[in-house]
Amino acid sequence: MDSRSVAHHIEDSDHQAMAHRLYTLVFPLDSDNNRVLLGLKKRGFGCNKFNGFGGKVEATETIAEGAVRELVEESGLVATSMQNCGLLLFYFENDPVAMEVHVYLAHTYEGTVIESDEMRPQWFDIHDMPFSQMWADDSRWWPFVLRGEKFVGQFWLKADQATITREHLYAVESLGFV
Ligand SMILES: Nc1ncnc2c1[nH]c(=O)n2[C@H]1C[C@H](O)[C@@H](COP(=O)(O)OP(=O)(O)OP(=O)(O)O)O1
Repeated sequence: MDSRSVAHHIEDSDHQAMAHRLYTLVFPLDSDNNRVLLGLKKRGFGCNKFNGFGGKVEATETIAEGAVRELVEESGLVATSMQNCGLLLFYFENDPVAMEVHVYLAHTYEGTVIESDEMRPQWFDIHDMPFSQMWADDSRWWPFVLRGEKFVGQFWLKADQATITREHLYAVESLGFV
């Protein structure tokens, strides 16, 4: 088990026994204009979907460091303040590895938005998200972000990696789990 994983705090013993691969997902906010920066994924997993910016956490970094690094790599922005707002756990049919995604809001950042090899950035109104072009779970938990609530979501998916067969989504006071 990756010592940086926090999933065991909320999972039952069967799910705790699974390997967990850690990911980050960062949403830069422009609060003055009620906008959020999304990126259209240009390759690989989630190709042609809009999402926040993120990816796998490397072995040598903390989760927050991974979040900052992926945001720079994929959008050009350097986060100067970030808030951990959610934890997402994905369990895929016939896959022994769970995805553990740490979701952040970037409230302030420096730099210029650039298109990367992986992502084409675009600003969206926070109340008018392109959910038909996003992962199916996003429309479920985005309302927690709008309400300023921290959340935990567990999603069970078919092997197509898109069809949700079961979900458990709820607000939490803290994501510190200590
Ligand atoms: N279902 C769902 N909802 C919301 N967000 C996500 C998903 N599935 C996901 O994979 N994601 C997020 C989590 C990560 O931010 C990315 C996936 O990261 P990925 O592009 O595979 O990781 P990288 O490390 O950038 O990949 P490569 O550099 O190896 O291409 O999507």
